Amino acid sequence: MQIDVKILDPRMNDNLPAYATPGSAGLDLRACLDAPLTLEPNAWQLVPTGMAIYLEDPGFAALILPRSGLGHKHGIVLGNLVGLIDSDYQGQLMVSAWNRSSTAFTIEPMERIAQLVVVPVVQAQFKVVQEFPASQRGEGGYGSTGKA
Ligand SMILES: O=c1ccn([C@H]2C[C@H](O)[C@@H](COP(=O)(O)OP(=O)(O)OP(=O)(O)O)O2)c(=O)[nH]1
Ligand SMILES: [Mg+2]
Repeated sequence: MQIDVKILDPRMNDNLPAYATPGSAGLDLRACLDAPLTLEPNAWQLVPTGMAIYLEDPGFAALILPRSGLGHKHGIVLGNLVGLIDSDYQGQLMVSAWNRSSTAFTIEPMERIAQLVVVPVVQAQFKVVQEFPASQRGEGGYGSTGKA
């Protein structure tokens, strides 16, 4: 599938996100910073990516997710946990970088800090009813099926 992209930072001309392997789901987003950004423990900052996308089709959205290496080894995850990019959003993709660790971490300019995944979306309509048809689970949840 093709997506319209606007390059907002000239450094992105040679650095457009690409799938790292044929089976990759995520496109790495870069920190378009002018200078290194140090995130103290529990600090978070909105980081520009230097690019905007326009999905256009409401049957798609994009998710911004942490990179596992940064998240697991350095505690750099997302201030909003997951970023949801609407199909009609045309502004710059922004990454809320949150240092959830107890050690300061410095993000270098153009470092790959998060990843974008394009996903299909179904827009549902609500239909108000008084009763649902019976299901096997019913209202059970929160461990109702047991542990083993
Ligand atoms: O990590 C993110 C999350 C969102 N966005 C952009 C794209 C998205 O379409 C828009 C709005 O996001 P969302 O709906 O999650 O935020 P909101 O707080 O509900 O704002 P709004 O009232 O603008 O919808 O902000 C980003 O660039 N990065
Ligand atoms: Mg919203």
